[in-house]
Amino acid sequence: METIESGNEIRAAIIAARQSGKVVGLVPTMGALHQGHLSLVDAALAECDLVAVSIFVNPTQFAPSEDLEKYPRTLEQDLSALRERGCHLVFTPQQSEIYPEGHSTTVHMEGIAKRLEGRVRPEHFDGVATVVLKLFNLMPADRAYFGQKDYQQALVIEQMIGDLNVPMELQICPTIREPDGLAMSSRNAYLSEAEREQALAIPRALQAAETEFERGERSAEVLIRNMYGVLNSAGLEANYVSIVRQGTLTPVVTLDESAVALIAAAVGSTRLIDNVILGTGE
Ligand SMILES: Nc1ncnc2c1ncn2[C@@H]1O[C@H](COP(=O)(O)OP(=O)(O)OP(=O)(O)O)[C@@H](O)[C@H]1O
Ligand SMILES: CC(C)(CO)[C@@H](O)C(=O)[O-]
Ligand code: BAL
Repeated sequence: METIESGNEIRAAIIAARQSGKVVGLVPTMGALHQGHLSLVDAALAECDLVAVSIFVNPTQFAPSEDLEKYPRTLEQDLSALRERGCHLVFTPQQSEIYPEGHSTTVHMEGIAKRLEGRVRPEHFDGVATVVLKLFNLMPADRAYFGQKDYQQALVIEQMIGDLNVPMELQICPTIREPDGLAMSSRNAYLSEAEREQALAIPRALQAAETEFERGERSAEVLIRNMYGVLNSAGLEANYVSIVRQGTLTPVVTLDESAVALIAAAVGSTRLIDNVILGTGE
């Protein structure tokens, strides 16, 4: 496995691999890798000849009040996990490589980027789209792998790819969970033991919605009320509990076709997100 800090070098390595006939897969991450990230690497390894992972904690997607400074950074462990998995290339740029002195061009998105997470984190998806486009330009792979855990992020990237004619195929992989159901997330590392227990109300609420849906409940209002109930009884404050159409993220009243239920909630000072598809389409 080769670790590269230079944008020009990583681009040259990926172009050379593609010119030699290899299919290249890309997994963008912010590091602090867990089994969720590694499942994306596995998916890429299963479908591609060469797999490249980027590790970059992107400052432009964090609001000044958010956790950029304390975001977990575990580079040595990340590299050994990737090496063990069979990853080929790792891009670990310095900030100046991605945002050189004087940079002034960014991607701005409306539409789905302004819903749900976009209401709570108004600048977030512009930062994500900007860095992801940069990573796609520096790492011109055939396919990029993202997780369903960040459902809206995957849709935002899909929209950006279409709008800006980016030659990249998107693969969205299932959410990997801890044995007790909590979605794996780098931010789980912030949770105290008690908060870790409290956080379980998030997957429990989603699971309850899934069960009620499978038993025939089709009212979004009822499902949402019950999800709030599960969260509130665990003492969690939700940023939002929503049931929306897949793809467009527009609110659903009656679940006549497949939809997605999403939760964002604060567990102490840690903000977690999770979702589940209701119906077909997962
Ligand atoms: N539990 C998971 N299952 C599948 N994919 C995941 C999971 N967690 C993260 N990913 C995916 O890994 C990629 C990198 O995500 P990121 O580095 O932000 O990790 P994260 O654990 O989501 O961190 P954070 O705590 O910041 O949300 C994204 O495409 C994300 O959707
Ligand atoms: C896609 C991403 C790597 C962009 O910084 C980040 O938002 C993430 O890890 O999900
Ligand atoms: N996984 C999304 C990255 C973020 O919350 O900033």
